[in-house]
Amino acid sequence: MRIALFGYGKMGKMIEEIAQKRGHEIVAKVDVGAEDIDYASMDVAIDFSTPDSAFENITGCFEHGVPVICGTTGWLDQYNEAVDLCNANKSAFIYASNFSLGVNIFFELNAHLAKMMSKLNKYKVSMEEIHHTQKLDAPSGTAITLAEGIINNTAYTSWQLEASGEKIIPITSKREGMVPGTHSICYESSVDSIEIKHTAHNREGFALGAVIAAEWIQGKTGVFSMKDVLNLS
Ligand SMILES: NC(=O)C1=CN([C@@H]2O[C@H](COP(=O)(O)OP(=O)(O)OC[C@H]3O[C@@H](n4cnc5c(N)ncnc54)[C@H](OP(=O)(O)O)[C@@H]3O)[C@@H](O)[C@H]2O)C=CC1
Ligand SMILES: O=C(O)C1=N[C@H](C(=O)O)C[C@H](O)C1
Repeated sequence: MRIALFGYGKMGKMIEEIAQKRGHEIVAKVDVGAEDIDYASMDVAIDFSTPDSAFENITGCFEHGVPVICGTTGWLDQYNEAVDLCNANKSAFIYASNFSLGVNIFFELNAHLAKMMSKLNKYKVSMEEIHHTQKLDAPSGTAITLAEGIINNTAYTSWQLEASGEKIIPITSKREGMVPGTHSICYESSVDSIEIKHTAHNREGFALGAVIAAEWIQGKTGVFSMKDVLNLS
């Protein structure tokens, strides 16, 4: 498979390593200020760039019929527009706030736990995410997906950074050293607490998931998710 990397930072470099080990070719590394992008050379584009550049990168690919795997977070106010452009151009698209298998299992666990908790009505939920100090967005995309999983299964209606309120999920974002990504969800009652936590030890899991998604999307048209790729539920 001929892969173009949009964003050649920490994730772009890790994806290159894993893709090459799986026998793929990196045909382009598109970083800031790139000109004359050769879309015809690509079977798929993998975008791990920045919140400000992802939308333009993605939609440029759609206009040239190149399928896109996007892991960039912090641009989702334009997600619906990207979906429309993908469909209009009969291209293919997967966005995931987190491509690791472990986190996608954690998403399922989170939704199941939320469902059980909503029946008890005795616990208050809160969330914490910890990432490296270079991260541009807060809360993390993964924390937002986790919050949506809780909102879809309970009486909670929204999330907010450092908030309090009856139906608001409070999220605490910490930025420390080189932390690749840690997410925990805590349910607290007057008598006990229950916590679930995912800790990434490095970036390999994110990168492998993105390459597997790129392999999976070949020959497909439409908008998909990691649930489709991993066949988890
Ligand atoms: N979904 C997932 O599983 C994961 C998602 N992420 C997300 O992926 C994104 C990238 O993360 P990471 O690799 O750690 O970040 P980095 O900052 O290490 O890399 C981002 C790269 O994008 C480049 N860039 C800037 N502007 C453009 C542009 N217009 N077009 C293409 N590239 C550009 C940057 O260049 P320069 O430095 O010169 O500005 C940099 O090289 C983040 O949004 C992060 O949250 C991260 C890990 C996992
Ligand atoms: O910026 C990162 O590093 C990460 N970003 C993603 C997010 O915002 O959830 C995924 C992972 O946690 C690492």
